[in-house]
Amino acid sequence: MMVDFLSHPPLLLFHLLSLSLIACVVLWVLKNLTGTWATRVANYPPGSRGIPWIGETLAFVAANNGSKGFYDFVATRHIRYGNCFKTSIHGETHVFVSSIEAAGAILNCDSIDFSKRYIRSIAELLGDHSLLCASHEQHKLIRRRISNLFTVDSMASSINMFDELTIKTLCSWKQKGNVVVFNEALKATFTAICKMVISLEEEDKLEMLRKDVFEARRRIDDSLRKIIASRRKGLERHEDFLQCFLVRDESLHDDPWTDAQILDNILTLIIAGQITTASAIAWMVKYLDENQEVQERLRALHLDLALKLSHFPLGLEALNEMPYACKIVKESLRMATIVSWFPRVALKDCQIGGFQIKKGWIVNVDARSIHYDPTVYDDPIKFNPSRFDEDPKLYSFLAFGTGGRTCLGMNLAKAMMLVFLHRLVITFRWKVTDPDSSLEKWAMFPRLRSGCPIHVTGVGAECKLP
Ligand code: HEM
Repeated sequence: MMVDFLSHPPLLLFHLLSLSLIACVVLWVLKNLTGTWATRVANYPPGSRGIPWIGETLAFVAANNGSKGFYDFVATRHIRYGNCFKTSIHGETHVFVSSIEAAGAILNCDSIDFSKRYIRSIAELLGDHSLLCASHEQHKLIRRRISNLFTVDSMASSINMFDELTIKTLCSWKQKGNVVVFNEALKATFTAICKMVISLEEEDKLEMLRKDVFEARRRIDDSLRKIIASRRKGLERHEDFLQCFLVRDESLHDDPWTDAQILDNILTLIIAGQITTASAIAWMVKYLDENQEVQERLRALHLDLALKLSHFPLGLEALNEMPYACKIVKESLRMATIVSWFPRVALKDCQIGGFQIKKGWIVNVDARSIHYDPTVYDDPIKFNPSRFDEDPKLYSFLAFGTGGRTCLGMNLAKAMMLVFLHRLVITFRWKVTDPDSSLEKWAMFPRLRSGCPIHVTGVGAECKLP
């Protein structure tokens, strides 16, 4: 018997819905089958595309919410699929690669096959003129302009200034006894970078800026614009980055920067430098607590060095006397891998590590996997600064990236870590009071949720305030 659907609208609707559902399922199965077939034929990287439209976004979000941090999402897939795999997050195809050859190839050919990928929220925070978000040509100009400012002289005065700041910080620890390293280091790195870039010294203004950095771009714009205006009128003059941004850089033959360009790049330097360095310091303190023999060896070396160093505050030449501390800094950066992966967009179809990559895919160089690869680093989970007695293999140490996007603050960050380490070991012994290694949820960089709380006891050397 034929059913007259037209005379039964609910029945018609039911059948139409059922048919659409079946069609969706068939299409999905076909798409996956052809996808798998295409993957085999074209040799795309292995990996799951997850469920239709959503991909593996939910698993990525869950990892961000978990105690092991967002990297856990990558780590589990790295174990499952190997050195190159693909996934789909927020509607985009992401490929993760973790061989040193692929890292070198991708990071050294910025603009030819790959270009830097930035996250929209970062662009909103830093602004379109930021070095991190500018187009390739613009990036080259901005980068040269900023890198010209990291001179030997500016580094030397920044080290002096950071030493004074560190001593002040550590002196305050004497009264407190218990401190959270990340919070203390964040204040110190933020203050140092603000002094270097805009000569901001007043505690209340620094505190206000620090609170606004991630939350109130409008308020930050207002305060920075006031500072820029006062400099343009000649009401103030300082030896800092801002003063250099205000004049034309003769060596580059480019136009003087607008207020917007100056503002976005000042903010970029402040944001790129403070949390990264503060997290690295907190991890280093934790690793040294877990490795007492390394800590004691370092302390012995540095108590001797402190007797020899007649000049105060510490300068560039003093840092050259700290080879073992340098290795501790490197080993801490390897193990912490503050920037876990570096995203790039494929500008055309290409091959990476024998796999086919399609134009538009986001290829992430997985620095953390490289840092923990047992074929690259012997016993990688062991904190062993002496592994850096020899230079690491090319592209195997990626704490600051490599190629045209290498960290501009690399030497400054290493210097701040060294100064902090020197003053810390000659002033205190410490005990981490909360050994929990859980990571902060949704943090931009992997950092300890506890912030690394410690209890300090003096080792006898006196804190000298300038
Ligand atoms: C331990 C601390 C730090 C770590 C681990 C670190 C790591 C990195 C890494 C891995 C990159 C390259 C990302 C990529 O290729 O996609 C980078 C870029 C950058 N870093 Fe750092 N950084 C640190 C401290 C600093 C400091 C102190 C400053 C400045 C005050 C700074 C300024 C920058 C800038 C401006 C860039 C962008 C360079 C460009 O795109 O041309 N960083 N950083």
